[in-house]
Amino acid sequence: MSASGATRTDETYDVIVVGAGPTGENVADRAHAAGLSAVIVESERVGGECSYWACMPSKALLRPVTARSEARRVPGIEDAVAGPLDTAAVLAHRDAFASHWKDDGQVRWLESVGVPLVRGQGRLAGPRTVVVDGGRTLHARHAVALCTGSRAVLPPIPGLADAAPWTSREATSAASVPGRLVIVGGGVVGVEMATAWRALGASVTLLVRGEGLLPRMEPFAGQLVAESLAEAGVLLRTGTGVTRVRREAPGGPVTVELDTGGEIVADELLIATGRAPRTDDLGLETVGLTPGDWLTVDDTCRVTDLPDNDWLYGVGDVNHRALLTHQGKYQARIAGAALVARAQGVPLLETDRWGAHAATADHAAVPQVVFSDPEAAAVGLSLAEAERAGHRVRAVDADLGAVAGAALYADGYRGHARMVVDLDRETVLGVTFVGPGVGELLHSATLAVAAEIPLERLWHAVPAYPTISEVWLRLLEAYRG
Ligand SMILES: Cc1cc2nc3c(=O)[nH]c(=O)nc-3n(C[C@H](O)[C@H](O)[C@H](O)COP(=O)(O)OP(=O)(O)OC[C@H]3O[C@@H](n4cnc5c(N)ncnc54)[C@H](O)[C@@H]3O)c2cc1C
Ligand SMILES: NC(=O)c1ccc[n+]([C@@H]2O[C@H](COP(=O)([O-])OP(=O)(O)OC[C@H]3O[C@@H](n4cnc5c(N)ncnc54)[C@H](O)[C@@H]3O)[C@@H](O)[C@H]2O)c1
Repeated sequence: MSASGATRTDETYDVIVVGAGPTGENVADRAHAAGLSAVIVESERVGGECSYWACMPSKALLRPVTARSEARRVPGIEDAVAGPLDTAAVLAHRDAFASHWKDDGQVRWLESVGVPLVRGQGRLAGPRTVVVDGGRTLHARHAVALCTGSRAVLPPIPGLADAAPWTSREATSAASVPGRLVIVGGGVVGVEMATAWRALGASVTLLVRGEGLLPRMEPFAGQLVAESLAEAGVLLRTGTGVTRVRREAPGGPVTVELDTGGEIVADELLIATGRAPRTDDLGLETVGLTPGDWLTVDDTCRVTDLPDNDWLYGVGDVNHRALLTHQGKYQARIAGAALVARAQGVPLLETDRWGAHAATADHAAVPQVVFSDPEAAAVGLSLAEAERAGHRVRAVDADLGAVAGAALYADGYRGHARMVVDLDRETVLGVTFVGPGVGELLHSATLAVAAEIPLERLWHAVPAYPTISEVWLRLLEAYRG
């Protein structure tokens, strides 16, 4: 027994994974599938943020919203969907997609792939060693993969921490619709949650300190989404920050003071201003790293700030390369292959651009869909990003509403597309679509960008008529003139 009374056991595995979100699950699976022994440590629920407070519940809230909105613009069925959403049914659907916040299903999956689970907070205790809740000690022969993800940031606004604000966790799991909701932040979480809760009946005010929404995308994406949110009744206030917050009594109204003067009173306040790494209580100091920092990694996801590091990896949100589930899982496949190859003594890894052991897509081809109404979907570089990176580029644009497939999809379809072309290589560096249903169009663009398909070959990739994909033809025609 240890001094604290916990039973001490020492166990050795080839690979220790800390954090059983989508990323950690995939690293462990890759290592185990390659014949290494792997163990995974999880302090909350197997499945991570994505399954319980992020992708799954948010998309389950949003799907009825976009489905109704689109159906309302299809002649012949608009009357059938004229009524309000069935709030109880939407929330129940959300609860089911969050597995009722129970991780039994994901635990069964771990069991089925043969990876043991250790529940508790994992902390490094020197090189290749992880201690779980101060008791069980795990040693790694080859690698420790930190896959601990991120949490919502609360900005240092006076009174905020005491005012019980919502973060993305409460916004995706709330059991009832707030009467009045103020949202701070015009990024992805702010936009998606404004879309969902407004459609469910909340009175929503969206406060954005910059000039527009979705600032990481092409400007037209945020503009179209902003117009649509305004039409849905969301009060959007740009150029507006928050100076102070107060909630006099628990459960009572919250008052939000604005830097433009005046204040807003609401029932709930959602802070959607970005993420911080979950590295503050991870024992990073025991190996010479700084608690609370994002982990800096190379393209194999091996931590770079550690001298002579041949064992520590940072995969998924925690490395801040691309805070998306699919990118975390992609990194897990790449890092998994790299750590297996190193464990097997493979002398040279394929770390060149697009090599089997290099997460190249993190730099060149990250796809993202914002599930707003309309959807915004982008991959690769925006025009501004491509120019900043020094590429010689040309952007071509197309009106999605003018495509026959889009006109059939919904009456009065509004949407836009942009393709950013590398003029030196005549390949596509980035594509952005905004419009109903464009999320399912995005992978065509991801293929074009990641495969660096020459435009002269894309000309032979014929989109079926009459689909929204014909926008590719319009973009190529606009480029060729
Ligand atoms: C509201 C919202 C909606 C989103 N929607 C989408 C979307 O539609 N599509 C998309 O691609 N991405 C989406 N994201 C982003 C996505 O949720 C993250 O990119 C993804 O969850 C990252 O996966 P991860 O495994 O790296 O980390 P996480 O999912 O955060 O998992 C990390 C796990 O590690 C555990 N952990 C942390 N510290 C320790 C420790 N010391 N010991 C043991 N365990 C520990 C945590 O409990 C957690 O289970 C969304 C995010 C938010 C906030
Ligand atoms: N559909 C999806 O793919 C999806 C959905 C939700 C979240 N996510 C991921 O989750 C991550 C977090 O999303 P997010 O919306 O919290 O972050 P974000 O970085 O997308 O947006 C945060 C916004 O808040 C603003 N902001 C920052 N500090 C502020 C302050 N003090 N006051 C006012 N505004 C402030 C920023 O300028 C930015 O526009 C994103 O990186 C995103 O990739 C993805």
